[in-house]
Amino acid sequence: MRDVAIETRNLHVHYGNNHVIKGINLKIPPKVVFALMGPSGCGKSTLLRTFNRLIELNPNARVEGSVKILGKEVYSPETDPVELRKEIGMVFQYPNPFPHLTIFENVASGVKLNKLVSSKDELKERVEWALKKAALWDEVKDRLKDYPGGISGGQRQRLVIARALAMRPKILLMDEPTANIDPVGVQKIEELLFELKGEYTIVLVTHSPAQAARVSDYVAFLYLGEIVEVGPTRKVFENPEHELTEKYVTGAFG
Ligand SMILES: Nc1ncnc2c1ncn2[C@@H]1O[C@H](COP(=O)(O)OP(=O)(O)OP(=O)(O)O)[C@@H](O)[C@H]1O
Repeated sequence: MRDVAIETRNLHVHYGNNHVIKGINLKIPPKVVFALMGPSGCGKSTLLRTFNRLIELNPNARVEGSVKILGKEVYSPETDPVELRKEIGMVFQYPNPFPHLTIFENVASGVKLNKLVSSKDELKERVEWALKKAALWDEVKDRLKDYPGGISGGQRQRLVIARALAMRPKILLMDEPTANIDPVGVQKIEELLFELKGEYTIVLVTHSPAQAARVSDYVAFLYLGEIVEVGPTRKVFENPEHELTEKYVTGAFG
């Protein structure tokens, strides 16, 4: 079962009467960057939020079908969403470190809350490890007691990534993580994805075909709540099977 990290079967999501995910079957292999790309409103964020049950925060959302993560049925009554989310880190479009916590405390917070370490030294090691993994350590190691308001948007986003990595998740869900970041920051995060993918399964939502082409190993093209095409990124970009995919990846619409 380890050749598939995330699997959906006949997955549907409705918001009230609005049917936005329409029978999605997807297999995401482990330890790759898997991009969900498509135009605004096609259902990328909704699909991503079914993976960690964040979708349940919308009282009008209804999920049908199956999602399995690392072999576990996400919507089974036995699955505790809080436990599930410990294995699944999530990064959003707006970098959202806790403004009232220092850089150190931001990375340490989840580790402390979940009692993942047993001493202060271990906590320090874990924070340093996560900041290094997120390629941020060199930039903040002398500022660990500062608040994140003083660092750039790109650095704040890598801080959020460090906070997620400190929990040692197996999966990282990223919803347009570079949408609000300057070009240098975007490049750093894209390089980071490249570094991380050997160890984590990364699902990246992007409305940018160029970004999907640059960073992903596999890509699914969503349109109006359905998967038009899915496969190895090179194949989908260089030799798409569907005319709609070709139009999208060549920028004819978006
Ligand atoms: N909480 C909600 N209640 C009702 N409808 C919603 C809700 N969230 C999203 N939708 C609708 O569901 C559809 C899919 O939205 P979703 O945000 O998943 O798409 P997306 O592809 O991620 O779009 P974007 O790139 O603009 O973020 C859209 O028509 C949207 O208006």
